Amino acid sequence: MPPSVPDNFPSTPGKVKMERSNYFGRFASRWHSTASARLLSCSAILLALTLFVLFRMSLYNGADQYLTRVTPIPQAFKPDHVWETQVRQSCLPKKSEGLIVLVTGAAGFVGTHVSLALKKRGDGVLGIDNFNSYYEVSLKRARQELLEKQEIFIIEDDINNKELLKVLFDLIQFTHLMHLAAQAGVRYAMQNPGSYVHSNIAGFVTLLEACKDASPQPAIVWASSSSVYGLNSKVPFSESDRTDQPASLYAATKKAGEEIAHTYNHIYGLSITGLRFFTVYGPWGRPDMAYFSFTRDILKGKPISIFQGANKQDLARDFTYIDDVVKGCMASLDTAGKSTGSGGKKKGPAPLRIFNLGNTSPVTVPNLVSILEKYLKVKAKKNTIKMPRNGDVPFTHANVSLAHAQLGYNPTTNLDVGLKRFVKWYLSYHGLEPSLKSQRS
Ligand SMILES: O=C(O)[C@H]1O[C@H](OP(=O)(O)OP(=O)(O)OC[C@H]2O[C@@H](n3ccc(=O)[nH]c3=O)[C@H](O)[C@@H]2O)[C@H](O)[C@@H](O)[C@H]1O
Repeated sequence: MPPSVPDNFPSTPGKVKMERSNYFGRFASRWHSTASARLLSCSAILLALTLFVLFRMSLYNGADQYLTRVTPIPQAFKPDHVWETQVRQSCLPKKSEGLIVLVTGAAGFVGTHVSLALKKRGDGVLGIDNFNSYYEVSLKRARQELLEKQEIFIIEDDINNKELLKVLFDLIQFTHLMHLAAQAGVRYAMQNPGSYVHSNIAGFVTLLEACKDASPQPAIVWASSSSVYGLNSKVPFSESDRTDQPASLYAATKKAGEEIAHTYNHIYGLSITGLRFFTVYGPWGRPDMAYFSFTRDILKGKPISIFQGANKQDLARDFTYIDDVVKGCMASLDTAGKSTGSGGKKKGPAPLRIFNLGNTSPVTVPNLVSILEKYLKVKAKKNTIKMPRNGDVPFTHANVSLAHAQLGYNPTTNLDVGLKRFVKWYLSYHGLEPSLKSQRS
């Protein structure tokens, strides 16, 4: 049988394999001359095919495990009348000139607080959240209840669901997108890298695609992270400092988000503001964060691990109270400036901004623990251990002069005051101090 590909067809440009091919042909024809050799060849082909199929299956299962462990796969989307009514009502501003904001990650920590603040001042707010199981879903449900009481509807879906976003952006002319949905956590990135790519990169691009196609395009404010400063040792961290040395995959995906934002601003005229949050804490916070998990373990009498850096140096964070961050988010929305494009076409340059939202006064982790002990009235069982090599950085410290000048940002809550409010909420939320049950913070 003539070969389907000429013998001298190069496998890569500039390489001709004629000699090897002829040699192989002669060798093969000798093998095929006996019946036993034919049987052997068939078995070898079968074995190779089986191994190939098994290999592909293992690859598929591997990727699937990363995507489904915390992140439900988006389903096809079919709106109905009830859904449309809920969406429209939630988006209706209660004041003239009110914003219409789509908040992603609305059942998350910062998302809940920002949604409530927007609604309180009369803006229209619609949430979207996939309620993944990275931490207790019951806490996300409790936050959702808070929002529902204020007539804020949360669509339960994934930001990667293009069909849903298309329907939504056709239905509502959002003035702003407040994008807070993310796979958070610095250390978890080593266990589940795929979920960071899925939420922080693929999810962000899916949203930006929906925004750039919208007419008119909304302005976008989104959560970057102090972690982009990585191994930067110049303090305090300014927006113009280098951010090309991420210490974790989480940080790398946030940094990628900043570059992706630049692209969409440049090509499509989207107004985009990135906010570098510095270890945000407070009532309704995230149970995976140290202040929260320390509180839980101290109350249970369980030991806590306090990490130390090189030369037994205490680690420090510029812990930032939630109410200060919310003010920074609101000011960013109010000053965002318009996107200039529509339907995927840029009409002119649009704002591209990045701001630090920190507290400007770092506190060491042992000091954080002392404050918790004071308000919990319980002594912690402390194990001081060397910082694991899992993406942590030794300290963070924000310079917020840019946010102060352009947003009027001025953090006013120190860690002592903020943790006092957190502990009060924590005890109330867990029914440990019944008299406080009705209070929110
Ligand atoms: O600003 C951000 O961009 C990030 O802030 C937050 O990350 P981090 O600053 O690392 O906060 P967090 O985990 O509370 O650890 C606090 C300190 O406790 C130390 N730490 C932690 C755990 C432990 O068991 N022991 C310990 O000493 C630990 O070494 C650290 O020194 C968000 O989680 C992240 O999503 C992102 O938003």
